[in-house]
Amino acid sequence: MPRDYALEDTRNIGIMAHIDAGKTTTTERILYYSGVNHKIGETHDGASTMDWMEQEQERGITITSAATTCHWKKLDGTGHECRINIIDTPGHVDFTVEVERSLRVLDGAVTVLDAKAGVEPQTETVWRQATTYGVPRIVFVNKMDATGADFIMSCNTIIDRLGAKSCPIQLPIGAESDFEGIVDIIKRTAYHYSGDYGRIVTEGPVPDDLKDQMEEYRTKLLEYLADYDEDFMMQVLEGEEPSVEEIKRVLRIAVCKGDFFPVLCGSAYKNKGVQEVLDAVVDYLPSPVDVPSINGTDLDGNPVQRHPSDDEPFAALAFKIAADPFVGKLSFFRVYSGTAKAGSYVLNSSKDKRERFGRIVQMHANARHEIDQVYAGDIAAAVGLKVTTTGDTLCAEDAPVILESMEFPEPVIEMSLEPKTKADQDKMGLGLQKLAEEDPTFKTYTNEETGQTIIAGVGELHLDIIVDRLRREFKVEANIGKPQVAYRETIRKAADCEGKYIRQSGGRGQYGHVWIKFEPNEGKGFEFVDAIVGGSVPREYIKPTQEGLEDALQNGMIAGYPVIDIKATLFDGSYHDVDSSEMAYKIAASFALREAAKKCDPVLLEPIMFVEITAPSEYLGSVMGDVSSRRGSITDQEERGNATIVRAMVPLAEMFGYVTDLRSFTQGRGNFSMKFDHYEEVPKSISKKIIEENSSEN
Ligand SMILES: Nc1nc2c(ncn2[C@@H]2O[C@H](COP(=O)(O)OP(=O)(O)OP(=O)(O)O)[C@@H](O)[C@H]2O)c(=O)[nH]1
Repeated sequence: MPRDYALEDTRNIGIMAHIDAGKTTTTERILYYSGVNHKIGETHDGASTMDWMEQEQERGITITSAATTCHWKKLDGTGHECRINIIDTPGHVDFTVEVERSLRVLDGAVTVLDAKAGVEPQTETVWRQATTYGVPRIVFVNKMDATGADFIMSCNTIIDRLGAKSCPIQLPIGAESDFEGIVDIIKRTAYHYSGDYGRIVTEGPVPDDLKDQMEEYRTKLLEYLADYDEDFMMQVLEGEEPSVEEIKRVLRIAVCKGDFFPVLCGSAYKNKGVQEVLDAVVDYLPSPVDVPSINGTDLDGNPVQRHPSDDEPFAALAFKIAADPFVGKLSFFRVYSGTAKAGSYVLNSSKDKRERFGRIVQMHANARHEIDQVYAGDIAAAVGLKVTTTGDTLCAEDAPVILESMEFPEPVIEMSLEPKTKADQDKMGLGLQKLAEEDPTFKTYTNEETGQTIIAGVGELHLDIIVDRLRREFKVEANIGKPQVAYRETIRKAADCEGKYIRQSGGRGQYGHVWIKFEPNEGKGFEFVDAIVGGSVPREYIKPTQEGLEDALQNGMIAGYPVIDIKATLFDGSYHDVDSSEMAYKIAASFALREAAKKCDPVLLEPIMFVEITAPSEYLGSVMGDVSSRRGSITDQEERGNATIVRAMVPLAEMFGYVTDLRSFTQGRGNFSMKFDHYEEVPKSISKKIIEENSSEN
């Protein structure tokens, strides 16, 4: 079956913004104008289409990246349509992993700015992530109708705060309540909007008072573009007027290189300018064939590349697992090469398991369209995958490849959860398991000593939302503990430790006996080495010894936190013909670890966060003083207009409630983002206190 849309006519884009800049409203207008939606849902009356999860509507923030498909005509005279897949990305710092995982599968993005504020701190974080992933962008300055809207100020913040090469390609006609239309700098024309939700766009003459400004920015634009094409440069230098098509051609080159960022303006809410954003997506953002081919490895680890073509073997990346209230589990994936049919088998090469594409669906906000086949460049969701989790590669069984996977931040904050009733307990286990499947940064386990269920995530809001979803989607009522730092433990010294579990008092006894050498294994996690010679520990008890040790490591050596970065070499032991059992060796291994707690100088590790604080320069002194009082160390600082950015490493334990404190000493003008960087030893005086508290609790 031939494909409906040429690969060149496909766009996989994200819409990225600071919270509240208007990403949801813009996305909904896009869906409306492109004919998918027939009724516009406002985010503030809770009827939004993209934010279909209940608590998202209540909170007014978008936390999942649903992929939505729509279509838009091309303006190149061919009469062709483009298929646009939109990945909704969240704006909150706690969910940067969601942003990152969508960036991984996008070819281009629209950055939405609030015309009142221009580039905001969170825009910077997301912008830098997009730069890291090499995602080309166009910028939409939204809210031109709002009081305080200033287009040129906003454009300047792109240059000043992001250091990006950028130039407006539109100008607003009027601003704030007088905002009435848009000037197209390239075409030297003006757009006005009428009909339902501004559906009808009419072109007209550029108002006289904007002509000079239009020419000024047009000249600037041409100067910028001259760098990207020699012929074009000659034309500009010789004072020749390039045609509109020429300008658009070179602008496309500049944008696709990820080097130049044209700026558009409008008001999603007042229905102005969104159609032109769609035109620009089609005109300037790359199709899957305009971006570099994806790298991966074959099963022997040799580098392999997959090119965007239907003729290559199938290769796709699962980037999001979502629980769908109607069809069950949906696994969103991006196809990099080849095709696959619904009902066919593929290989999950990351897990070395076969999977069946039961049904394949494309999402139009919360509606699903079943499709028979996916092609290179497509974004779709599969129903019925069993083992696939976020970041896994799905590929043709006869051409295995593992695509570059994504990195996920450590879950560094923990909270205990206690189900209110027995019925809640059963539902809770199931709910937590489902949520963990969806979200690679969410972990859950049972604290063996207290029997409590612990949930761990990347931030306070992250866990908040998990608890909320448990309540709403899985109807689980639970008491929650205070958020706590997810400490870890490790050892500083090597030692040989003996573990002996022998019970022989009539009848069949227990006999397990091991000698294990424990050593620090910095940055390398847990490693188990079997160095038994001569059968002093029989073969069948080696695995149980390892398992016993792994279990014991989860429960810590000094304060009940998981032990990391430790190497254990099983080198000796003994056995008894009748009394030895798997269980006895498991226990013996845990006893050996107990001895290590005495001999190997165990220490407590704490997560250190990379924190980036932006505040007006007059508060620099207070910001730095405050960072030091939180045991933080400043790594660097940078002036950005009249604001200063301070970067620092700060223990997570000192960052609880930081939002409130920062706001209060900067009169609400400071902002920050943070992410896990590494573990470091907790200073002795503090670790003593934590160990005492934990042992008094148990
Ligand atoms: N005046 C004005 N308000 C707008 C415009 N676009 C969006 N808003 C309002 O700004 C608020 C935030 O808009 P959203 O579309 O929810 O913003 P968002 O970026 O999706 O926000 P999050 O989902 O929280 O990240 C809502 O109250 C919108 O009605 C606009 O063009 N003009």
